[in-house]
Amino acid sequence: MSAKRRISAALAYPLVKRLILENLPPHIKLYLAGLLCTIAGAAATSGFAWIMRDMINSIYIDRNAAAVWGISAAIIGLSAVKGIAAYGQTITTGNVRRAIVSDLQHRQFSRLMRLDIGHFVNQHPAKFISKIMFNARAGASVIITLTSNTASDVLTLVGLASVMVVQDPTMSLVSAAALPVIFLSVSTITRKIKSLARGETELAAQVQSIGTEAIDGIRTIKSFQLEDKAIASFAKAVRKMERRGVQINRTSALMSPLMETGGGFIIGLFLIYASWQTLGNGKTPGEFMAFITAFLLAYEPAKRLARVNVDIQKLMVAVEQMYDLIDTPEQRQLATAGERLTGVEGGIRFEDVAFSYGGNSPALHGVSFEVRPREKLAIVGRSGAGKTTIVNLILRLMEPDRGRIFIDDKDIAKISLADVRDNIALVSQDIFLFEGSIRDNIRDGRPNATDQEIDSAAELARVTSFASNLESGLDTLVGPGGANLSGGQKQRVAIARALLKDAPVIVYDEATSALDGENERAVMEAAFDDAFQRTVICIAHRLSTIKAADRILVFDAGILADSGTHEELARRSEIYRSIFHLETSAPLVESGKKLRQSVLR
Ligand SMILES: Nc1ncnc2c1ncn2[C@@H]1O[C@H](COP(=O)(O)OP(=O)(O)OP(=O)(O)O)[C@@H](O)[C@H]1O
Repeated sequence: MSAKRRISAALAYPLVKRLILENLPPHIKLYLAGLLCTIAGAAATSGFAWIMRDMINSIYIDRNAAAVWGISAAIIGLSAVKGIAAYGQTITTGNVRRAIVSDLQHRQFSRLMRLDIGHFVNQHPAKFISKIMFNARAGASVIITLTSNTASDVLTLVGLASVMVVQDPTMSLVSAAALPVIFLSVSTITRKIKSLARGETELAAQVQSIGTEAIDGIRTIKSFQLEDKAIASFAKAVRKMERRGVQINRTSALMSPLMETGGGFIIGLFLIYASWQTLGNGKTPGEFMAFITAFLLAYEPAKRLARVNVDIQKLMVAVEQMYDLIDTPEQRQLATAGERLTGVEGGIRFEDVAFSYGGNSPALHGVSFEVRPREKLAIVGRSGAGKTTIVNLILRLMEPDRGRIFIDDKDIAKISLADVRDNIALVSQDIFLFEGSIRDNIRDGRPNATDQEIDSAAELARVTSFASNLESGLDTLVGPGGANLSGGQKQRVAIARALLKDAPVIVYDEATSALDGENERAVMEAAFDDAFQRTVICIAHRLSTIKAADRILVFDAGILADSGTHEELARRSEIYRSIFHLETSAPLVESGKKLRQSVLR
């Protein structure tokens, strides 16, 4: 999170105000019910202190046994009110808190989903989720602490202070004089805690991401016997967080000696004063007891109020991070803003496109090429050559640093994001399936597709060939993230989803890497068939797929090194030959289309 967005204590107030005003009103009825309980509870607590005077005076001075019945009844009544009020407050506050937490989690996740893909680069997914969960809870705690717990403490304190003032104004003034000293010391502690708390959420997110990473990679870890390394790096992160927690705890614990000594000092002072007043100035023991009861009852809420700022400051660090996310603008252009794209033929053109992920070397250096409508194009290159970056740019997942990209003759930077993505179907390297049935996942390609259309996409992508052996066919559940399917089966479902989308351009980014030869041939045959009236851009490593393309682009270290048919490239491109380990003298006779038929059949 950027340093300039870190807010000072002075700026925390508008953020607190925003937090409360944005999140409390939707739950105002429940909140007000809770507030009523709070008022009742505070009144009952003050009533206790008040009743002390009559109780002591009736028993010890007036020796009036009959009055005790009334006082006992009042105590039972006040206790019942206090208990019922506490019950009501716990229920209402708990419900408001939970509702706010889920609102804030929802808001953060919605914004995250709409952010430019650049925000996800070099970040572990678990970090985002951990922060979203933690920050939402922190936001709700700030709201509840300030509007409910603190309100309850303030009301109780006001009630008890009134009892104290009525009983003994002079001593009330003496007690009040100690307050500034306590608050001053508390604010020093608060500042220290805030600076410590800054790193705490970051450390918690780190623990989460190291843990998730290890679980994700459990097969690799086991096969390389790296369990000890994984455990050590998790333990290191956990220890770091523990140390930070200990520091925070030690600092905030300083509050207790401060408050206890301050409180003890006032009680001691009061005892001296009270004995002098009772013995010399005719004050009744009842008045003395009422004051001391009010003081002792006020002590806990006062202690909580003194440290409320400490707690709030700790939580505000997370709230700042939450608003950093919520306030991050959505992808540079709103999904629906921009020119509309209609009747797309499916031509793609790159003009001098450069892009860098921010590292030392750009991923693409001024690349230009054109794909004709309905052309079947393959892109090849060594690992890291920039092939996936091309796909990301076509889909406008990222914006080029320089140059322009056109669909037909329209600059995609000016077209609405929704229209760009409506016209391109992607089968990505990393297959993503939602938990649900195979059919549901295919339907995501085009939600209004008929069952018949889904069946034919499944047939073309060779999903039917494995699904028909499953008990529930296409209605078989794929499990979380598609965990019930094999890598190749997942790829086939993803291909069916892309085919169903029926977009004029379809992009396969290593989409058949997990398929066996027979299934790959069948899937690519369908894609490269001239009858398949789509522009096809295919990043592949298998020569059989590549040979069948109309044209092949060869990328090397972010540069378009060559382009042509398989025969042309095999004859003249050193890079192409080296990628596929081709001999210069290899017989290169067939044309692309003939090859397509012979290779694929
Ligand atoms: N998220 C990222 N953050 C930083 N650099 C990246 C990121 N993704 C890719 N790169 C860099 O950009 C360059 C091009 O990457 P790209 O993924 O486009 O290559 P590729 O040709 O698709 O590779 P592969 O065949 O291995 O998938 C590489 O040097 C890579 O290190």
